[in-house]
Amino acid sequence: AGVSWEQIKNDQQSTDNVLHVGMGTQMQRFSPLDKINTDNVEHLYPAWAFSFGGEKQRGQESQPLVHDGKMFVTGSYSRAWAIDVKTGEEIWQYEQRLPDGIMPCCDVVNRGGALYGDLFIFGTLDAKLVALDQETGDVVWSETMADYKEGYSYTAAPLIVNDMVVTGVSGGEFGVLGRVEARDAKTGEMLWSRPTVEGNMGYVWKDGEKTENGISGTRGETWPGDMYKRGGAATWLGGTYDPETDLIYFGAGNPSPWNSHMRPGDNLFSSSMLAIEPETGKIAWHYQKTPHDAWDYDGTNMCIPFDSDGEKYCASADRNGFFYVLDRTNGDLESATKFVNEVNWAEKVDMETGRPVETGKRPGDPSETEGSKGESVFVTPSFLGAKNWMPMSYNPNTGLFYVPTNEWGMDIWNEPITYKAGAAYLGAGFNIQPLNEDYIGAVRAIDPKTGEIKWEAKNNAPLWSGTMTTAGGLVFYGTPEGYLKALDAETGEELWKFQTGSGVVGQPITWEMDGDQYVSVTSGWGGAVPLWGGEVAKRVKFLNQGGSVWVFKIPDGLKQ
Ligand SMILES: O=C(O)c1cc(C(=O)O)c2c(n1)C(=O)C(=O)c1cc(C(=O)O)[nH]c1-2
Repeated sequence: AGVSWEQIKNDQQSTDNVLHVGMGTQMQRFSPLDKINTDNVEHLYPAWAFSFGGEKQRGQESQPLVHDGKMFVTGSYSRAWAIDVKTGEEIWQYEQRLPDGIMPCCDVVNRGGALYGDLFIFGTLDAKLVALDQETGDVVWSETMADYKEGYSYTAAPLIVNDMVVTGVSGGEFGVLGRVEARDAKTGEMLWSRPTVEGNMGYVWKDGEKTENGISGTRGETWPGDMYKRGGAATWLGGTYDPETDLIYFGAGNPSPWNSHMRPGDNLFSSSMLAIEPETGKIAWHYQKTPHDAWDYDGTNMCIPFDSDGEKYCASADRNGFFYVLDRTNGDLESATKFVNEVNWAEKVDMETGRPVETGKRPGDPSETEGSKGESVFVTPSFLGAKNWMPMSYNPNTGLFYVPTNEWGMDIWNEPITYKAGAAYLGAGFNIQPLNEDYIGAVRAIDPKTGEIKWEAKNNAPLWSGTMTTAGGLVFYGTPEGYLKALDAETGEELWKFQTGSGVVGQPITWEMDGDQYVSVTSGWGGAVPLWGGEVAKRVKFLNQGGSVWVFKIPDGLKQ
């Protein structure tokens, strides 16, 4: 049976499947299931585990999907599997034949696919979008999103909106042109393309005919010269869709190059949240979190829709250390509060202007110094962020967001750089430093009405897994040390943990089958930390690589 848009729209409410990344296009990662709860979660045991094989054991960041007796999960190196969800038996495997020369910045990861109709659609490290037959794994269509030789790749799970498949691009470290694009999910045919760097032309396609669809913002406003043409603002994390406002919310990443002295101006729409109209691909509003970003604070963290006191908001926990609450109908800033202890680049966000009040922690201009290295500064958070890609969750029962956070800083300096297609375009060097002996990570429960942190659960290694929360009063998340854990959503008390054998940097899900509630997560340490983590990477060098997906339930004999 094909997956319809109506079913996908209802994903958060429906408990017998997981049809969309984020457990619904709003991506609250909340399940109304309460069969597993604070009273019985201690009895959770593996139902089965599936290995991705002994080779290619790298970061497994995928969120599995469950539909019609099958689990669909992607793995590192652009691989995908369909697994019998009852038995754990493989149904099919797909592996993208990756060319030499792919350039993902931050490990060979993939964060999951999308179900639509009879298709399972996922993006690849060579910047293709591949649609597989759910039954057989055969390729139904395959479209090139962009040229991998110029540094483009894709790692995010696609977003389904009204029978369209909506994607971004990765490649912000290579001077790419960030954009959000919509295709016909059935055929892969292009519908519109919206650049996320101010000054670039958008396009729409009708009957295969490509026509101009207006410039994003105003050309020449916030970028010098023609730097807007390779301004980055990669949309590498994907976005959310809210049926209530009928808007797509997409973060746009760091401006290229990192060296901010080369690009005077605010550099819209880098490090910003954008609301995009799904029918037209036009930008409805934008809010820039880090104007003229000098620290790779990026801005791709999703805006998660939630309602409070009858108002429609969305919340974004940014790499820059601020937890933003925006009016999701118009982008007005409601609040911005620090959610990690150390944020030294800005004192606060000015509520009148919506802009950060900076403290003078911009790395020096290398063109003003002898040699080629500008003055280095110590900045918190580090560019890997107070929160990186790993998704937070929102529990409407507690009214709290559960945010995977990290405390760290960096030395950062600028260097001269010239653009060369397909080469790194940073103009910066860095070294990430831990700030505390005993922990880097912490799950924090944040009240979006006040910004207050209700509780925290610290973790030695940096957290790199998403959280999921349930009506059973639980918060699930993984640790690089290998555990999947369950906390009490009210208090943060640890109620359960299971060692999966490799770091958990995935996105937990839950569903119901034959009267039982199940929980699943992938296991396999990797992602940006071991590659770019500097002193922190050294601290966690002992962690195992891996590649598996785990499914848990409470065995019959232990049910209460
Ligand atoms: O600018 C980009 O295009 C881009 C892409 C990606 C990616 O696709 O994974 C990451 C980042 N930036 C990035 O800045 C970052 O910290 C990061 C961490 C990870 C990861 O999977 O662990 N990916 C990425």
